[in-house]
Amino acid sequence: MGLEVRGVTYAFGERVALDEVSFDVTRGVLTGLLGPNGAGKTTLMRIMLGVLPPARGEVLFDGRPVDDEDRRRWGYMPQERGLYPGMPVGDQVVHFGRLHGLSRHDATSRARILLEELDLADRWSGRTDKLSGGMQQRLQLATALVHEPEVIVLDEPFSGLDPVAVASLSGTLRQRARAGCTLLFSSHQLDLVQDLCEEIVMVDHGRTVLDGSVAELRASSGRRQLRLHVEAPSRAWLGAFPEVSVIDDEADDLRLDVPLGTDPLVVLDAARRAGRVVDFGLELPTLSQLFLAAVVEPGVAGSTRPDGSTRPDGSTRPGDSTQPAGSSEPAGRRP
Ligand SMILES: Nc1ncnc2c1ncn2[C@@H]1O[C@H](COP(=O)(O)OP(=O)(O)OP(=O)(O)O)[C@@H](O)[C@H]1O
Repeated sequence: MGLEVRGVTYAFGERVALDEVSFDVTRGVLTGLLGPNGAGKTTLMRIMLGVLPPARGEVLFDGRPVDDEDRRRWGYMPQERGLYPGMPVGDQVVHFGRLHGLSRHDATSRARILLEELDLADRWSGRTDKLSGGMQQRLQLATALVHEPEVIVLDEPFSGLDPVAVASLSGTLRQRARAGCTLLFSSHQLDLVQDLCEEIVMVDHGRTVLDGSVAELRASSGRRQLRLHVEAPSRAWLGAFPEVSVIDDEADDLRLDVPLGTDPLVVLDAARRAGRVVDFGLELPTLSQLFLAAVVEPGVAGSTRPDGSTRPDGSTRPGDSTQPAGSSEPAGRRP
């Protein structure tokens, strides 16, 4: 059990921001909320947190509708900063702990642990507005976690963080999920989401376009990619495989989209006959490629839609130019 978003719909005047969005966030399963700018992620989180009322639909937690009392125990980190600039860092975290009902003693001890965990302990007495942007981001996270919420909703918590801070925050989120929290966060860093999240929800134009386990979505896309470094005088050998699309072609490095039904080893053998193959590998489409296929350029990943049907794609064919051709076909939608 955990969070269930059921048929949530919302409009800002004439502009429909969310249209019948449904998905689950399972307790203990780190879940990423993805989508292009303006897709509706922040609006969705605000509705989950009760900041905006949905026009239709509901949010359930452990099978029952969420009320304000539940939400008071949740942790939410909005995209925009909500910190008091002149307040010392430690006091800030303690203050938010107190707002969530902690005693001063408990709020202070949790603030100390959390600022240690987020590598801000040495800034305890310093003013908030003297922190760098990435440090303020981590402080904002501390204010969302100080009361040890069982539900954590974070709007782009990784934006602006350096690689060390990204690794540390990843560890913090993993640890919270392992401890049984229900945890949803939005991000545009798809490589990171692919590594960190077990499940994702992808929205576009206010609708759910992909939803499920990262591993299953990648495996069920119906495509594999053959990566080859082949020293061949031309790409003529690819002409024998009209069903294979070229995703990338740079110098001797090729990335091919190989549909089910074509044996990648047969393609590899043809490459070896054409020239020296120095390196090769068979890979599933990345989350980033699934994202592009679902919301931006149908055909880039040649992915299947979540219902298993194959997207008509505009990818290049062997021998064509190296860039995948875009298609004007609208993004796939989950029914
Ligand atoms: N206060 C508002 N008034 C009017 N329209 C709004 C308002 N807030 C958001 N919208 C519109 O709702 C849609 C969804 O916006 P939202 O901020 O939820 O997207 P998002 O997925 O979080 O985007 P981003 O990745 O850029 O943060 C957009 O078309 C946006 O212009």
